[in-house]
Amino acid sequence: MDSVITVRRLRVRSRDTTLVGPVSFDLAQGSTTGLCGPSGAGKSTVLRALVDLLPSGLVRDGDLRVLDRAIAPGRGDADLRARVVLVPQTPVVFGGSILDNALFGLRHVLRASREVLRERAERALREAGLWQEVADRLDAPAHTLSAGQRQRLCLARALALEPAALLLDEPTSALDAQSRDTVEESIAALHGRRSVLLVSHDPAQVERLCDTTVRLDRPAAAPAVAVS
Ligand SMILES: Nc1ncnc2c1ncn2[C@@H]1O[C@H](COP(=O)(O)OP(=O)(O)OP(=O)(O)O)[C@@H](O)[C@H]1O
Repeated sequence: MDSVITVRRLRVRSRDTTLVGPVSFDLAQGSTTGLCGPSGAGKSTVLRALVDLLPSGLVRDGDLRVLDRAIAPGRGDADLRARVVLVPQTPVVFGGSILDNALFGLRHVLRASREVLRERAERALREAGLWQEVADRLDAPAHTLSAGQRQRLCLARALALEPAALLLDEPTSALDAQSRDTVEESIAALHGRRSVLLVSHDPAQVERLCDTTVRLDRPAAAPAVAVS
């Protein structure tokens, strides 16, 4: 299976301290890959490194390739961010309508008519499993949505970009069990069609959703390898 993201001996450092890694893994096309490990092992930092959005003061080394293109660190690579999209742990919903929120991001990379943009939004909302619930109120303020719907709206916003890879950082950790189930259903439906790297603390969730797991340990421990 082709690799969408290839990571080799990736480390993130702050001055002389290694905070994360080294870690090596592949995100295969169509795979849902779990990124697991203890608190502080660096799961969120790895996701940020993959979109070249590390906090200032942190640097990465090692090799990162996206669709077989080498990504140099710290270049603020806009093309990379349209291809590899990070959905943060806490849903970020902007002022404005549900439709505006779904299109935020896409509007910056695609100059197209309202009709084309709306079609892309509808497709993304369907893919995120939210369409049925919002089709008749796309112009309603996005803040009227529930927490689980907001998370799926963020998923739709990312999917509207038609990314090569989707990075999900603990997408259900802030949700109740019912909302978690609906978000999980949406993620499960992406399997085989999208390439997803999923950070999760929950081994049962990884078992339910992922076909492969990468374990990340704190830097003093052995390098991480794909285990299944
Ligand atoms: N901006 C920063 N400056 C310095 N150190 C940082 C910064 N951000 C994160 N770290 C450190 O990097 C390490 C990895 O943090 P990270 O949040 O990525 O871990 P995590 O595995 O996602 O943890 P959790 O499961 O608790 O969310 C930690 O030691 C953390 O203290």
